[in-house]
Amino acid sequence: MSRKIAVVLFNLGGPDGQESVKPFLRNLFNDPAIIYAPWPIRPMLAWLISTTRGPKAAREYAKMGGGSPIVPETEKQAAALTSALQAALPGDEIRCFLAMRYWHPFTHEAVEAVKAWGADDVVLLPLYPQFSTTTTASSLKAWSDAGGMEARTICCFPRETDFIAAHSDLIRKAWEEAGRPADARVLHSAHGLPEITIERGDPYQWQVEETVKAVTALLPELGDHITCFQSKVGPLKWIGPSTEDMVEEAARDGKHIILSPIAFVSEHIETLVELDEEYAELAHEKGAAGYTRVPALGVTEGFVRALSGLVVSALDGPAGLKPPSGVPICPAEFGRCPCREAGYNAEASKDAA
Ligand SMILES: C=CC1=C(C)c2cc3[nH]c(cc4nc(cc5[nH]c(cc1n2)c(C)c5CCC(=O)O)C(CCC(=O)O)=C4C)c(C)c3C=C
Ligand SMILES: [Fe+2]
Ligand SMILES: [Fe+2]
Repeated sequence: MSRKIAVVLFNLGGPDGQESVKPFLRNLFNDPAIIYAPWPIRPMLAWLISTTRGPKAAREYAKMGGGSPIVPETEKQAAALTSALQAALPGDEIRCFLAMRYWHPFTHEAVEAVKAWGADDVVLLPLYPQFSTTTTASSLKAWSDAGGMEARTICCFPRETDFIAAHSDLIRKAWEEAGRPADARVLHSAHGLPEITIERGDPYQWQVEETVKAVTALLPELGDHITCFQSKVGPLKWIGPSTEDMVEEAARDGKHIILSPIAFVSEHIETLVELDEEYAELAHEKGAAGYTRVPALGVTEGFVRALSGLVVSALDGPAGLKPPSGVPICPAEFGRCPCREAGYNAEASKDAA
């Protein structure tokens, strides 16, 4: 019998115009997964940070036409995934819904849309390959808080085969198109996090390193790889090394920089402004032999295959898991989570920090 299957794509979201930059930032900094301060301090901080950061952020969004491309880019991924799933599950009716965390279409809007459609089965698919309390867990909690129905939930996929191959193919292609420079250094740049988030047991950094290990294993022709972290915000100490420092170091070492975004699956402000403008300029200024930016995964065939495979295997797995709220690490009930397979231990990560 034909099923109506809803696939919910979670992402961070972004302002859709200049006037929404400040309220978007305010929503972001008012998330207890991002700022660990109690009420009413957190909303006050959120107001303060969004007010002070707003003008600079607005100027950066202005460079991209006023707002963020994250929704249109995610819509393209939703369309490609729908086609792939229709081919994989003929006879079933598939619809993808966008659920953004800090701006429209908000997660609560997605809950209403999925309910109105009358789905028989729901798969929650965070577009974050590496689990973090600040991203995946925050989105799943928003789903629960909005009265989201029980669903099959994909926790994380830092080592998924097609995802890893898609990344390494893009890096190889970028290197080839740059003329196969012999002095290349690949900087795998992920969004950073405050150190305190990792100390509290967040597996994100560990999972980013797992992704990089798997990607580099497929690139024997490129021997020089570094994992680094970008987009630091605020006064806290963030995990490192920073992408900025690694760009400078690679330039000093006379390298041709191949910069690959490793935790962003589509183009948006952090890739189009930070990587394409700020770090490209820095590399040039510091005399790097070259600077080549690897595109984000977007709708590359391998990545869409990875997403479709994840959804199909979630549909084969146990139904009706209630998304957890406020989980410190990948939740145990998601039995296939690599954290569990590898025996990742939040306590051990605290010791190592
Ligand atoms: C892996 C993905 C991401 C993690 C982890 C993450 C953590 C995190 N982010 C901030 C603060 C900001 N992030 C901003 C933009 C932004 N962040 C991600 C992804 C992750 N964030 C994406 C995809 C985007 C782009 C959205 C877009 O509009 O295109 C911003 C806004 C831009 C800016 O002002 O710099 C902020 C602020 C924190 C504090 C944090 C972890 C604690
Ligand atoms: Fe961010
Ligand atoms: Fe997980």
